[in-house]
Amino acid sequence: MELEICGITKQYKDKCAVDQVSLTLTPGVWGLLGANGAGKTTLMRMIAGIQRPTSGCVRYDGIEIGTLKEAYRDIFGYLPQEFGFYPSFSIQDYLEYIAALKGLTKAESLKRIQILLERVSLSNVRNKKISKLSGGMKRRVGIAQALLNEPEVLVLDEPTSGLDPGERVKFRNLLSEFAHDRIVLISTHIVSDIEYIATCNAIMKEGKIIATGKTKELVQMVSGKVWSANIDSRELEEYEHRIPMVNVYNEENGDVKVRYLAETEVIPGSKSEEPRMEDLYLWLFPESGKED
Ligand SMILES: Nc1ncnc2c1ncn2[C@@H]1O[C@H](COP(=O)(O)OP(=O)(O)OP(=O)(O)O)[C@@H](O)[C@H]1O
Repeated sequence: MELEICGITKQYKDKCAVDQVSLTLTPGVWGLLGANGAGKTTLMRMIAGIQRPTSGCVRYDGIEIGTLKEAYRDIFGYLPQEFGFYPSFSIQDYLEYIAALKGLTKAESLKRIQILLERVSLSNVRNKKISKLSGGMKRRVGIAQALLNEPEVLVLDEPTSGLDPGERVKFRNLLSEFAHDRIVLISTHIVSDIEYIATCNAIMKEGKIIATGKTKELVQMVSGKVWSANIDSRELEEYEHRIPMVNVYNEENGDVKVRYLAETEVIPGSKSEEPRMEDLYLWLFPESGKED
């Protein structure tokens, strides 16, 4: 099983949103990490076959997805970033409707909906109207609909936005199990969503994939550049102007413990730290989190 993205480009007038991306996805969880505007959604929409590339193509097991037509729809699951619900439908009715569109029989769909609603903790509210659900609940309905046909390829565009920490953990576990012998691609800028479950990551910046690899391999890019130190709270502002801070923690004694990025030690007495994905993200996207 292989999803091959072959030199794909999407040009919007003068903006090249995706620039000659090539990537071969094999079974497992793939994290697609990038700052806002990196091109993740555009790339995913082309993988979903919703948007045509300006050039390049996507192949599933060697066959172009455009040629596969319905056969691709049958093995594909997608959760878009902006999800169109039918607000007057109940959760149950909505999932039955989507299951019918995906070609499941009534018996199959009822069985599958039961399992999925339990997995996303919505079985008790299955008869609630979608218009009455919270953002996190709607997101969980979206995740359930993407999994209805047990897709071989599952593409989730920022699936955890709006989920609380407990829901995020559940979601990660659900995906880890599901990804066994399936291809799951998750776009996010929330590093913790994929740090521990991604078999492989692809990092996207300005329309290009700038790095791919396992979390352990990728974080080596910032090996020796991650430091921690204790400073006086009065020094914080000055250091924040000089160096990118990954974490700032107020100690009980009034000191501040900081984790920062730098080629060499900046704060005297700093300790070198094991790099994590969040460090790499901030190293590659120093502008993220800053106001426009
Ligand atoms: N229909 C469009 N017409 C013109 N430009 C577009 C269009 N859609 C996206 N873009 C631009 O293409 C670039 C990539 O957008 P895209 O939504 O794919 O990025 P993203 O990584 O998904 O961002 P985010 O994390 O904010 O969703 C952005 O600069 C965006 O403004």
